[in-house]
Amino acid sequence: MVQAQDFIGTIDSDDEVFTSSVQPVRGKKQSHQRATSQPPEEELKLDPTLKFDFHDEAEGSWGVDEVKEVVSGKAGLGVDDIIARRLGKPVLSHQERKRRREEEIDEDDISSEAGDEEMSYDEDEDQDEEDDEEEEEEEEEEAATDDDVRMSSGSEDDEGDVSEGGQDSHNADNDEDSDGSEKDTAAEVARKNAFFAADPTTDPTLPTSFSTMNLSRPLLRALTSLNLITPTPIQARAIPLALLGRDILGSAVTGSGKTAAFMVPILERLTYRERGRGGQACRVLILCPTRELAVQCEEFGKKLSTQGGLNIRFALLVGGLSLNAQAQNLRTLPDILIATPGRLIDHLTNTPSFTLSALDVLVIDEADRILEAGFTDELNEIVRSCPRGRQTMLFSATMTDSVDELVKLSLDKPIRLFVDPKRNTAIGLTQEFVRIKSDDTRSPSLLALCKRTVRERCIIFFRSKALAHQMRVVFGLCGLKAAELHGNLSQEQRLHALEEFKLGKVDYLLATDLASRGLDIKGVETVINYDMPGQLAQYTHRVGRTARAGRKGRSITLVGEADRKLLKAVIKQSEADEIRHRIIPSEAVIAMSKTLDEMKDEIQEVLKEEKEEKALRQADMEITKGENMIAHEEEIFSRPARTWFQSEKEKLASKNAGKAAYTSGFPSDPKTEKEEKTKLKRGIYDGLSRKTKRRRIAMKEDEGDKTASTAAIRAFKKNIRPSKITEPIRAPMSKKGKSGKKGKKASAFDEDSGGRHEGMRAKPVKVSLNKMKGGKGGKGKVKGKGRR
Ligand SMILES: Nc1ncnc2c1ncn2[C@@H]1O[C@H](COP(=O)(O)OP(=O)(O)OP(=O)(O)O)[C@@H](O)[C@H]1O
Repeated sequence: MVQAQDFIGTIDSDDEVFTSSVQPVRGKKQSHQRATSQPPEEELKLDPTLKFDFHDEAEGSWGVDEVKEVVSGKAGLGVDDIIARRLGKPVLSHQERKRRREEEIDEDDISSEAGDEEMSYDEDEDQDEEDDEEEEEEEEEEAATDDDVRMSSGSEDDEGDVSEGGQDSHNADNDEDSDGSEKDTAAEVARKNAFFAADPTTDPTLPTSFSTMNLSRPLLRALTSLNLITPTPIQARAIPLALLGRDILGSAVTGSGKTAAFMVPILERLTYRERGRGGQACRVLILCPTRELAVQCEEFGKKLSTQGGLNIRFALLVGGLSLNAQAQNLRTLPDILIATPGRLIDHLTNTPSFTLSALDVLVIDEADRILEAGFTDELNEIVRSCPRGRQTMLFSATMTDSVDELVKLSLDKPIRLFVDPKRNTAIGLTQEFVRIKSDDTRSPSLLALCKRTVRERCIIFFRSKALAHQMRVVFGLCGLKAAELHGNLSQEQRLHALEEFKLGKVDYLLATDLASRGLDIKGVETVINYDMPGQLAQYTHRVGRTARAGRKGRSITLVGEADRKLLKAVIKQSEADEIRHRIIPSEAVIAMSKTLDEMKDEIQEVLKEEKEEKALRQADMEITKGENMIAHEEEIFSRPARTWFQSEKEKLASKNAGKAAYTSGFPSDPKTEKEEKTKLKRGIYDGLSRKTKRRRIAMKEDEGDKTASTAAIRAFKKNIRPSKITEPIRAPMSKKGKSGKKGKKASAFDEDSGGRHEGMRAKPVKVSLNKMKGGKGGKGKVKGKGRR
C-alpha cells in the first residue's frame, strides 16, 4: 500500500541548499531551532500509522441537533494552533487575505484624503509586509499563467468512446482491456433481462416541471422555495416510478440530483401516512456509506419537509454521535431513519423495542459502495431485518447492474434507470492530468500547483489518512490554509473541517476517499488527486465533487507511471475536449522541492508538539475516566453490555475485506499484509479487558435462554406492528407470496386499489404515467379531497 513514502522521499532525498524564490513562511523561533537542532535522517520519517488527536468519540454529549452547535465553536490546541504559534502568526485563508488587502487599500484612501501621513513604526512594518505579500501574489498570479495547459496530444488519449454499458466499466478497476472483458456475455444479458423489469413509462416525453408530476401542494411549495423547478433527467424518470412503489436502480452522473430523486417521492408518500398513535412507525430507511453524507441527506430532507410544513420526523443514526440521544429519538418512532450501516445495526441489536418491521421503503444511497465487500455482512443483517414487501431503491453515479450483487437485496422486478450511461462525469468538468515522472516530485508538484494556480475552493484527495495529515502540516507551514477530513479524526473534527471549508475559512480540504462520495459542497472549483485512486469508480466520485448541478469545475490528477492503465480508462470514458495535459514548470517543482527540504525539521517539530499535546489530553481523559469510574461504579457496571451481530473474528475479517476492496487497485505492501494475517489468528477474547471478557463470556452463556425470549418478543412485536403505507394497496398475495416469498406490489396509484385504502394513504389516487406530463384533469388528476 502506498503510504507517506512518496512525501518522505521528497523531503529526504533532496539535500540541495535552499535557493528558491518561493520561500516557506517561517517564524523566528523556527529558524532558531533549525540552527540548533538537526535530527538524524531516520527521525525525519513520518509515521504512517500515526493516530491524531481526538476526543473519545464513543459517547459524545451531542446528538442530532447538536451537530451544528459542535461545529460552530470548538477550541483545543490543534495543528493549526501549533503552526500559528511556531510561525508567530496565524495562517489566513485566501479570502481573508483578499479582504484584508481590500481593507488596507480603503484605509490608505481615507488616510491620504485626511492628509494624515503619520504612521507608527509598527503600522509601517505591517504595511510593508502587506505590500510584499501583494507583490508576491501578483507575481504568483503571473506565474500561474505560465503553467502550460494544452489539449492532450492524441495517441492513446483519443481512442474514443466509453465502453458500452457504462456502469460495468466503473468497476473495471485496472482491467487489462476494459473493452473486451467488460461486455456481458449472452448468459449474463439473459439473466439481467429476467431479473429487471422494463421501464413502464411508455411516454418518451418526460415531465419538464415538478408541477406536472402530481405532487401535493405543500411539497411543490417546498421545492419551489428551494429553487427546484425543473426536474433533472434522473428525477423526471425516477419520481413517477417511485411513487408507484416500484423497486428502482438509479444511476446518473455526480451532482445530477439523485438525492431529490428519492427524497421527493418518499416525502410525498409520507404526506398521506396514517397519523395518530397507531400509525406512528419508522417507515423509511435511507442507508448512506458515510456519516457526512447521512448528515447532508438529513439536512436536505428536513429542509424540504420544513418548507412544505409536512410534519415529518427524522432520525440520524450515525457513528460518532450520542447513542443515547439516538435511542431516545428512536423511541418516538420517527418516520425516516437516515443511517450508516454500523450504527443502525448497533441500534437494532442494542436499543430495546427498535425494529424495522414496519419499514415500507429502503433506499441505499451510493449503493455500489454499500454492496462492496466491506459492508456485505452488515447489509445482509439489515436486509434480513427489513420486511420483504418493502420498496427498495438504489442510487449511485456508478451503479452496478450485476445480478450477482443485487440478488442479496431481494428486489422485486427492479427497473433500471441509467441516465446517459455513456457519460460518467459531469458535462461542465474539465479533467487535467499532470505527469509525475518520479514519486519524489509528487509533493512539490502539488505545492507548486497550489501556490501558483489553485488558490481556493479546492478539495485534494489522498490515498491515506497519514498522508493527508502530513500534508496539512506542510500546507500550514507554507502559509496555505487547509483543513483535513479522514477517518482518523473524531466526528466533531470531521464536521468542523467540512464546515470550515464550506464557509471559506480554509481554502483546501485535504481528504481521503471518505469525502469522495455524495458530498455536495457549493462552489468547489477544483479537485486535485494527489494520486490516482485504485478504481475508476473512485476517480469518478472524487472528481464529481466539482462541476455539480450544471456548474463548471476542474479536476487535476497527478499521474505516475503506475497509473497509466487507469488513466487510459479515464480518458476512454471522457470526451476528448474535456481532457487536458497540464505541465507544471520544472523550475517551480524544483523550487518547492527545496522549500520542502528546508522545512523538514519544522515538520518534525510540529508533529512532535502535536504528539505531546495528544499525550497531555490523553492523560486528562484518563484522569476524568478514573474519577467517573469511582463516582459511578455501580451504575456503570449495572449497564448491559452492548452486543454486536458478528464475533470479533468475523468483524475483523469483514473490515479487512473492506480494506482489500478499497486498496485492490493500489500496489500492495507486504508488511501490512503480514500484519493483517497475524491479526486474523487472534482469539475472540484477545486484547479485551478482563471486565469486557467476563461480560462476553456471560453473554455467550445467556445466549441459549435468549433465543426463546427473543422469539416471544418478536411474536409480540409482530402483533402490534402498525399498518404499512403500501399494504392496503398491494395486490392480493399470490400463492408464492403466502408461502413467504414476495408477492407483486401494488400502489396507491393503481386504479384497482381504491376501496381498500387505509393507513398512510387516506384517499385513493389515480395516476396515469402517460398523462403525468400534462398533469391537468383526466386520469392523471388526483381523486379525493385528501390529496391536496
Ligand atoms: N431539479 C433541480 N434543479 C436544480 N438544482 C438541483 C435539482 N435537483 C438537485 N439540485 C441540486 O444539485 C446538487 C446536487 O444534488 P445531489 O447531491 O442530489 O447530487 P447527486 O446526483 O446525488 O450527486 P452524487 O452522485 O455526487 O451523490 C444539489 O446542490 C441540489 O440542490
